[in-house]
Amino acid sequence: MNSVIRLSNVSKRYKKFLAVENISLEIGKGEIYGFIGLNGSGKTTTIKMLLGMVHPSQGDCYIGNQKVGLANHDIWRKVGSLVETPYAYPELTVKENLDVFRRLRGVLDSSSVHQVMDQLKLTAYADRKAGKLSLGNAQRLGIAKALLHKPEILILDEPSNGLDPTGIIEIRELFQHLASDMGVTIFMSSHLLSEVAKISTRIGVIHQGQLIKEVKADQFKSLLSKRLVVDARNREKALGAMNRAGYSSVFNRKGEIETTAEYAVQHPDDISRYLVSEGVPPTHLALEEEELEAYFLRVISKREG
Ligand SMILES: Nc1ncnc2c1ncn2[C@@H]1O[C@H](COP(=O)(O)OP(=O)(O)OP(=O)(O)O)[C@@H](O)[C@H]1O
Repeated sequence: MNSVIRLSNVSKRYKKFLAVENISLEIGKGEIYGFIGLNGSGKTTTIKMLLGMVHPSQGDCYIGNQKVGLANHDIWRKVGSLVETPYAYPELTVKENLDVFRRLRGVLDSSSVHQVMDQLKLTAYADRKAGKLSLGNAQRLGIAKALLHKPEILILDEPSNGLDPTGIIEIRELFQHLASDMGVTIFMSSHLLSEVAKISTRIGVIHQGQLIKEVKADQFKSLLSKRLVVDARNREKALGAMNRAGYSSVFNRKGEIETTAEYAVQHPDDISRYLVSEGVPPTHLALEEEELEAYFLRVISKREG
């Protein structure tokens, strides 16, 4: 892979505590890489190392072919970033904040401020002081700052923090447009797997400082376990019939009958016919897919088990 972002055996130790342990990953042009992990798993530390804000105890980070470090300052021209709560001058308006940032970034075209306010739906708040913004709009301002100089690479720590459901969808569509239509490479962290799964081309799971799994978008579906959920007027009898036939079943929290038996999952029609023949016709029969969050917890607990 001709990588745009690369981490090579990167670790970070804070005194005796190993916050990030030997992470290696590569991200190609136009990819959206979702970096997912529980609170305290090492996401922010990894992102800070990638952005040169924290020095790795071991290993190196690369943007393009250039090593992240004090010597290679020009790499930041092509990178937009958002880390933790975005900082803005509270007494300046949204427009003024973006204009200060535009000058700092050396962007000559002053219309870029209006463009980015439009992209982030901030135009209505252009004259509002940044200190008076809602959490969601402060986050939009942070993302606007990251996008202002039209970077080829976006490195974002929890970009959907504070956004309402509409905001999450808008930002998701914006990132998808940037990646698919403009070839922007995006590395974004989140603790919400379901959110990241909707947008990422690849997901990396970080747990206790280690990258424990990487999954491509087209593999997500096949990794999720499936179960057949059956209900009947006589639940006890239906459960007995299922187990007698070798489809190991249990009652779920709603009192329905649930099985992950492979044949049952693959042939629900046969199960329906079988239950009818046993005198317990199903009143409900559905194939359900594991929630992504549950999958995530399963991956983690397998590691710990
Ligand atoms: N400067 C520091 N000194 C000591 N320990 C630190 C420091 N920064 C982070 N840590 C610890 O390193 C671990 C990883 O923290 P990090 O902020 O990278 O996690 P995270 O996955 O981003 O979590 P969150 O989702 O809560 O932001 C945590 O246990 C944290 O307490």
